[in-house]
Amino acid sequence: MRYLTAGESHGPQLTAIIEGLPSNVPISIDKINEQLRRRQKGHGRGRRMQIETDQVKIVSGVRHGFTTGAPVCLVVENKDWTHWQHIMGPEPWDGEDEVKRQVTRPRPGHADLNGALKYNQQDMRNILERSSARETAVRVAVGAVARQLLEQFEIDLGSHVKRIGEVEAKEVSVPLSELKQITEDSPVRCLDSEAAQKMMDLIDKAKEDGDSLGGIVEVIAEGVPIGLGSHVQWDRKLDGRLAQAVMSIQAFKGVEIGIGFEAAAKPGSQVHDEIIWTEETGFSRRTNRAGGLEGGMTTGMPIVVRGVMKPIPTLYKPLQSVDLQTKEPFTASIERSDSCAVPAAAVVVETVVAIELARAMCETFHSDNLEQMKQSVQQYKEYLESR
Ligand SMILES: Cc1cc2nc3c(=O)[nH]c(=O)nc-3n(C[C@H](O)[C@H](O)[C@H](O)COP(=O)(O)O)c2cc1C
Ligand SMILES: C=C(O[C@@H]1CC(C(=O)O)=C[C@@H](OP(=O)(O)O)[C@H]1O)C(=O)O
Repeated sequence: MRYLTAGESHGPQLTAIIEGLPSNVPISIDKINEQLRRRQKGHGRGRRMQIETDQVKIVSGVRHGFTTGAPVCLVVENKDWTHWQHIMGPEPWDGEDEVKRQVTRPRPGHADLNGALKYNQQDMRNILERSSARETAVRVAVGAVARQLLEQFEIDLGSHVKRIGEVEAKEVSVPLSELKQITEDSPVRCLDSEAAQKMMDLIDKAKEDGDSLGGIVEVIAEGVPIGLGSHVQWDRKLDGRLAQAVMSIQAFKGVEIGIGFEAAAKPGSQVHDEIIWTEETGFSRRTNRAGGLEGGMTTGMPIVVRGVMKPIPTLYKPLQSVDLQTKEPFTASIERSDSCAVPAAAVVVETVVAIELARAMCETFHSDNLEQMKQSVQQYKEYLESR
């Protein structure tokens, strides 16, 4: 299973094509729209989210509610397009004020300058439109399809925000169903209600100051069988693939699996998970510091992945920059912007983890059609029970 996305932030639509999904997977459009709605929420989002009400259109690969095995094409329209048609259309420019409308002041921390130099662009709009995290809307639609495949195998995911700026949530351990309930009710997707209030206050303060904030999100996936991924080749290691997937999200600068960076400061006896075996559960672990992955393969324990998001680059109190054309120092251009998108990004991290797990499931088991995939998973589970 693989996918690609296309589309600009202020173009007519975002598009994704998913190829390699088994046939006969039930697909609910409502379930996709529910994930799109989740991604739009969160304290700290800018005015763009008031314009958009993201809804998916499935234009191929699903018929009468089931995948057919053909590529699935998903579309999410940009409502904001109506305000940008003239600027973003594919027709040759007919305005006299072309130069005035060009974006020439690169924002530190965004893709503007590197993209303009690499692609030989005078107008950085040709870079910022595609580098924008608007792309994550259609990625979340892809993830919502992947989740519906995972659901068939009782694999479930949830996420929570662990940090925004200097405010860190205290460690709370709750079952996945409860975690999902609490985070859906929290405007910052945080399990610790005291910290959540502090996070919101901090976001309001940053916004007032024309500044921005980043943070840390954690994703947990349960029900994943032992042995997805492989130790035999670098690009088949599932921990590596998950790290790449998380780092591919706009503004993500770090990834941890399990206890992650904490492991560097501890002796092995306090890091590795002791192996146990019982008649009912088979092979298992006493702890899950490895976050469900060893040797590039799943251990059968919950997958725990954390991602670090840097603060949003567009600042209402902009940093200094240099004009691309005149080379004069300026403060960077101000595009309408979020001040903190960590709660929304938590849904995107869930998404990319779901996609990687669905891909690994399709690679490990027969995946032409759902019926054979289920048989293949069942046989594997019976084999594991016999070990
Ligand atoms: C959900 C989400 C929303 C974002 N919103 C904004 C935004 O409003 N303004 C902005 O400058 N960057 C925003 N970003 C981050 C930029 O897209 C990102 O920093 C930029 O593409 C440069 O890529 P890099 O930070 O990965 O190097 C957002 C990221 C995510 C995940
Ligand atoms: C549109 C989304 O996020 C956008 C991501 C983004 C960026 O530079 O990454 C810049 C902003 O775009 P705009 O300038 O249109 O307000 C955000 O709103 C979205 O998440 O759907």
